[in-house]
Amino acid sequence: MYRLEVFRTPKKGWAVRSWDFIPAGAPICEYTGVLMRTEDVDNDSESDNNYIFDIDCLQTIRGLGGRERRLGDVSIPTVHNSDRPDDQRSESVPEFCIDAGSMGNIARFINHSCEPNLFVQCILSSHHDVKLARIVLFAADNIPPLQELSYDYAYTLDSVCGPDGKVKKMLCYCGAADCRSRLF
Ligand SMILES: C[S@@+](CC[C@H](N)C(=O)[O-])C[C@H]1O[C@@H](n2cnc3c(N)ncnc32)[C@H](O)[C@@H]1O
Repeated sequence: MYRLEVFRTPKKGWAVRSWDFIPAGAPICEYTGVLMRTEDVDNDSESDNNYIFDIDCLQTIRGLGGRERRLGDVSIPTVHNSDRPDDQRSESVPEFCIDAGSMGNIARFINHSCEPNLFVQCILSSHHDVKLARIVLFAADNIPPLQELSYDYAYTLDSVCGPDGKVKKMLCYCGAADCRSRLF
């Protein structure tokens, strides 16, 4: 495994980098935390939790985690919404999420980038329920030592609301040339 370090950034809080070279395709770490129903997190008006990972395998398969751009000419099978059962349509809110707010591992400190060097994969190891998949981050590139690790959080802009029901916005400081300016 790679020697990962948490370090402080000027504008994004904590971040993660590796002391070792990481080859493209290598598994980095699993995103661990408390498995929660998304509705329970959304209804918790007190929380301003920055460590929620929605388990959305369909989004991952479609490559919104940053992988599609990198695979470029490799074809990814398209799954049409109308072919899916209701509970698997992409517009539906993921039923479960991983809450790393109170408990988790180093993955909770990995920041978003619009030009990430990691991608997300849903892993089914002991069952076949995509709603409860495990989330693992892999290297999308050869990553030199001490380069910040990042993945695409893949928020839809204006999709996040505060306890008052108003749309919340968060500026993105990833520094990529094609930065989308906001996380959400
Ligand atoms: C999962 S945490 C990542 C670790 C976090 N930086 C920390 O200090 O604990 C997600 C939060 O980190 C910050 N963050 C992550 N990526 C960012 C980015 N590209 N630009 C600005 N803030 C970012 C935001 O506050 C976001 O809600």
